[in-house]
Amino acid sequence: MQERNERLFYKLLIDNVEELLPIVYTPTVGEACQKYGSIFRRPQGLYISLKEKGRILEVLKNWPEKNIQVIVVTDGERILGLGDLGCQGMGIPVGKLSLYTALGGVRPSVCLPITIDVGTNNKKLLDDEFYIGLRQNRATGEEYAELLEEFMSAVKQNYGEKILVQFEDFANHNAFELLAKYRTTHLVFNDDIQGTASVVLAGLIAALKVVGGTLADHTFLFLGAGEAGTGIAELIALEISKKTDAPIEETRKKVWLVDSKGLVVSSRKESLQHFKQPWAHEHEPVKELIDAVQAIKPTVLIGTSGVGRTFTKEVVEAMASFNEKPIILALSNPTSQSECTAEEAYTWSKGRAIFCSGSPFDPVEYDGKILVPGQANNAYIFPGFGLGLIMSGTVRVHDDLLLAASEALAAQVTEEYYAKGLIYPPFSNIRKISANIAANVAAKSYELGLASRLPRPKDLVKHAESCMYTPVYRSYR
Ligand SMILES: NC(=O)C1=CN([C@@H]2O[C@H](COP(=O)(O)OP(=O)(O)OC[C@H]3O[C@@H](n4cnc5c(N)ncnc54)[C@H](OP(=O)(O)O)[C@@H]3O)[C@@H](O)[C@H]2O)C=CC1
Ligand SMILES: CC(=O)C(=O)O
Ligand SMILES: [Mg+2]
Repeated sequence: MQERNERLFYKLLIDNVEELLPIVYTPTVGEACQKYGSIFRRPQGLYISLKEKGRILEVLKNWPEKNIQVIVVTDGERILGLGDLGCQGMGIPVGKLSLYTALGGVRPSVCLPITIDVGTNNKKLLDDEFYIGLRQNRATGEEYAELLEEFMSAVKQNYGEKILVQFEDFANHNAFELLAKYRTTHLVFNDDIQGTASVVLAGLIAALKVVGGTLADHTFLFLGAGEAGTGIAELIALEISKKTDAPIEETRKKVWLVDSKGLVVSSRKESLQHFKQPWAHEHEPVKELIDAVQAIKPTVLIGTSGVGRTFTKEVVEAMASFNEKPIILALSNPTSQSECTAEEAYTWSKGRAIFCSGSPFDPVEYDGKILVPGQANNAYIFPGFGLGLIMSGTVRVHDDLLLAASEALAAQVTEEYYAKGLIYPPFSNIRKISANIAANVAAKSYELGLASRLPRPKDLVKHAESCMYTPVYRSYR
């Protein structure tokens, strides 16, 4: 339907967002990417291959729409928690941009999904006769960096300074570097590092109303110390630092991370990737998650490992043994990679957990009560965040804009939802939520002098709403 009748597709999606989100987005989009080659009919999005090095500007000019405002780009190396899917990762930029339109009201014609094809290290795909991408191992090092550099300059040359580029599902060995390299010269943000951080911080701010205390009173433990884990950790530390005036080096000590080798501790510092080093606190080595939970006694447990069923009964029971209301976020996608299910979290915590997951779970009946899990997914943030940047003509993404987005999302959680133990508002209200996020982001951008669209509209929520695309048929009479 998206290909045949775009307006009808968006009308249907907007009117039935809770029902259709799991199809357009996680978990179904993950399965679609895995099978992309064999279900491929007509191309969607723009592929830029290593073979087109030196001609990327020309390739961009092939796209029929000239007025592009937002690009979601991947190289397919870390698609959700499903690993390297090469060119078949195209489902992700396509799906994310469908949400830009349906959830954030960004006009579909100004959205451009791009997959950069530098090969794949997925042997199964390389051997698959229906694989649609380059049949070679991934380009790395200088060859990769040069291609990305050419891409980033071509994008700016073709679409101008204010084109928003959202990096999506790059592997962490490229993601952090790309963000650091281009955040000062381009309007870029990494959804997995920054969008995820913003959505989780919003949930935690809202959760304080249920569990009490301030963020600084809590202790956070992550399973997974990659893009999502360290991205969220850093934004939590930044928010605590801003609220308490304590230096960020101090507030980071409230946050602990476990990776595939165990707790990130100072004795491992020399061998740690740079993004883990700020989290290498003084502690004896701990190998297993359950031992880390027992040693750190977190109030909040966050799964960003990409590995399913890692929050075991023992882990959840331990969380419930020293927390009246343990906060448990199993963020890994798709559903198969979720660190635990909603049913497990509720049953093992005797119905006391505040539980959210990256991919949706149905409500669970426990002890005669219906418990409704939340969906902690960056889809709450990036559509409204992007709209805020675009409508204000923002030229660079500043961390304060992410905090502004978190505050706006948290403010949308009302008493009615707290009473049900929810820390996110329902997706059925997402266009209103996105307008509020866009307005708060734009307000902060004007305040910081990053917004170029002047004069500043007085009522930014109204302005955001007026900028939003609504799918209606034209009247020809
Ligand atoms: N809900 C949401 O909105 C979002 C969810 N995600 C999900 O988060 C997951 C991770 O993404 P991302 O952070 O980008 O991935 P990364 O590859 O950057 O990080 C994964 C981390 O998990 C660790 N890890 C892997 N296996 C284990 C294990 N068995 N035990 C402990 N730690 C382990 C890795 O350890 P090591 O470093 O030692 O290899 C690494 O630190 C994905 O499933 C993704 O779908 C991501 C973004 C948004
Ligand atoms: C949601 C998302 O961005 C991810 O799982 O990668
Ligand atoms: Mg992602």
